[in-house]
Amino acid sequence: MTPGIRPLVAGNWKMNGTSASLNELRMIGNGFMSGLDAETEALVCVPATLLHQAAEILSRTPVRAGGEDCHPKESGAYTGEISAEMLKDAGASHVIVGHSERREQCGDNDSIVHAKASAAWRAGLVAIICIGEKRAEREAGATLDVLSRQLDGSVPPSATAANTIIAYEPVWAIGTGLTPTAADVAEAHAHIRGKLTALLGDAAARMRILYGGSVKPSNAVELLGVENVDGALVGGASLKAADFLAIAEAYMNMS
Ligand SMILES: O=C[C@H](O)COP(=O)(O)O
Repeated sequence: MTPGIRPLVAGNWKMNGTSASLNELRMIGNGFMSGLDAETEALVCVPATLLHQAAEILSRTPVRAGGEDCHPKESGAYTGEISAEMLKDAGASHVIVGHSERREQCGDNDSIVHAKASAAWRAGLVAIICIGEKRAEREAGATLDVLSRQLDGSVPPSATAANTIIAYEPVWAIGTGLTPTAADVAEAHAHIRGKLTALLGDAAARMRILYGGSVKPSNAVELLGVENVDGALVGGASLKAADFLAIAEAYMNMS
C-alpha cells in the first residue's frame, strides 16, 4: 500500500463470460454496496460483448466496468476492432492496454501500447498500462531493465495519476498459481515508482501501481500489503464473486 492512495481492485475477465455470468457481477456489485467501497475502489473489465450490460448492472453500485483493450484509432476500416470511444459509449470508465497476452499473442509492442493509452485518454477513459517480465528475463536477472524499457516505451509523457494506472504482471505468474516473493514484488514496485518519477515527475507519487498474477484470496493479504502495491489486477479469481470480494476484503484486514 502507499499512504494516501486508495487501493483499486480490478478484475479482468479476459475471453470468459456470457450473459449467464452477469450474476457474478451482480454479486460483486452488491458486495461493494455493503461497505467494501469505503476501503477500496473496484472495477471489472469484461469482454466487449458484455460491457453494456455490465455497466448497466454496476451503475447502481460503486463498482465500475472497463474494457480489456482498444484500438488506437477512433473509427475506421478495422474489422473486428473496438475503439476507446466505443468502450466509453458502452459504459466503460477504464481500459486495459498492453496486457502481456496482447503483447504476446497480438503483436502489441510498446509503441502500440503507447498509442492505445493515448486513445484511452482521448475517449475519457483511464488507461491501465500493463508491464511485466517473462520467465527467461527474470532468470537472466533482467527484470528491472525490462520494466524500465516497457515504461519508457509504453507510458506517454502526459500520464497523470488521474488518467493512468500501471499494472505490474510478471508474465510467468499469470494463470500459473506461481507468485513472486513479497520481496521481489517490493523491489519491482519500488523500481516502477522510481522510474515513473524520472519520467513524469510529481505525477508519479500518487499513481496507482497494481500487482497482477495469480492473486487469490489466500495470498492477497501478503501481496497487497507490500509497499507501493496499490491494488490488484485479478484474472481467474475475478470470475467468481466470492473470490473477488475476498481479495478486496484483504485491504480491510490491513487498515
Ligand atoms: O489481468 C490479469 C492477469 O493476467 C492475472 O491473471 P490471473 O489472476 O488469472 O493470474
